[in-house]
Amino acid sequence: YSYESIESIIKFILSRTSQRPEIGIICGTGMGGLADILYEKESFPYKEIPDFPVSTVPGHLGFLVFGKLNGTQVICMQGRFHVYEGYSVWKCVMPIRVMKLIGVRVLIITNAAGSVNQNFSVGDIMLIKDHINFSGLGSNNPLRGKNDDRWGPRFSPMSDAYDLRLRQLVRTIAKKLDLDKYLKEGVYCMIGGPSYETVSEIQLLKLLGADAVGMSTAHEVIAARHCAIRVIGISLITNSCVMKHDSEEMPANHEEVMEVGNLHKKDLEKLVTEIIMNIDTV
Ligand SMILES: O=P(O)(O)O[C@H]1O[C@H](CO)[C@@H](O)[C@H]1O
Ligand code: HPA
Repeated sequence: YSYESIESIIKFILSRTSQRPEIGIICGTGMGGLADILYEKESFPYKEIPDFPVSTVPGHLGFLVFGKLNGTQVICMQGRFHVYEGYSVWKCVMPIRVMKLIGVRVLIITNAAGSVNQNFSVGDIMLIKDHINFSGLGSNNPLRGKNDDRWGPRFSPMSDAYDLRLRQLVRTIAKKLDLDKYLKEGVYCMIGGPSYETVSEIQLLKLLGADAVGMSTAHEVIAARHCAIRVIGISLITNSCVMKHDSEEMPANHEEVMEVGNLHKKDLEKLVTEIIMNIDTV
C-alpha cells in the first residue's frame, strides 16, 4: 500500500463519520466485546472498506468501530490480521497506518497468549514490556521494502516500543481497580503460527526470555512505532503452554483461547476503560 492508497481509504472512511479519534484499540481473539464499552458507535465491516483485508479467524469479527467513551473518541479494530491467514506482514499492519492518518496517537493492542512463564496463571493480564519478533528477526518485518519517510525513518528503534509512562499508568490503574493480583509484566514472543508450539519450542522460547507466546502484535507494534504512535500492549493469558514432554496436560486449542477471552472480558473492559479515561494525564 502506497501512502496515497492509504489516503484514499481514509477519504472513504472519513466521509462516512465525523468522529476523529486519537486513541485506537486492537481487539485480541475473543476480545471483540471491548468495542461494547463505546457508545455512539459507527461500525464499518472490513469487507465494505476498499482494499481492506477481511478477518478469517473465529473470534475476530471484522469491523472497524468508531465510538466514544466518556466523551473521548476511540477507534477499535474488532478483528486483526495474522500472517498465518496468508496475508503479507505489510498487509496485516495496514490498518495501523489508516489509524495514523485518522489521527491516532496512542494504540492499545490486546491479544490472547499462552504462558511460558510458569508463575503466570490462566486469566492473568500481562502488560507487555518488550517483544521477541521471531519471524521478524529473519526478515519478515512489516517495514521491509522501500521506506516512505512520510510514515517514519528507514531504521526505527524498538528498544522503547512499549511506552514506559503508559505502562506505569496501567500499573496504577490495575491497583485502583483491584486487578493488580492478576497483572503481570513480561516479554511477548510472536511466532508465525498457525500451529501451536512443540514442547521443545516452548522450552526454547523460555530460554530466550519469553514470558508469553502468540501469533500477533509484534508486527503491529513495529508499524505503530515506525509512525510514532505510542503503544500499550496487553496479553490475556488464555492457556498454559505445555512445558514437559510426555505430559498429560491439555494441548493448546483455539476454543479454550476464545472461551477464556470471553470469561475475562469484563476485567479487560474495566482496565481499558480506565486507561482511556486517564491517558491524557501521561
Ligand atoms: O493474537 P490474537 O489475535 O489475540 O490470537 C491468538 O489466538 C490465536 C490462537 O488461538 C492466534 O491468532 C493467536 O495469535
Ligand atoms: N501459542 C501461540 N499462540 C497462542 C497461544 C499459544 O499457546 N494461546 C493463544 N495464542
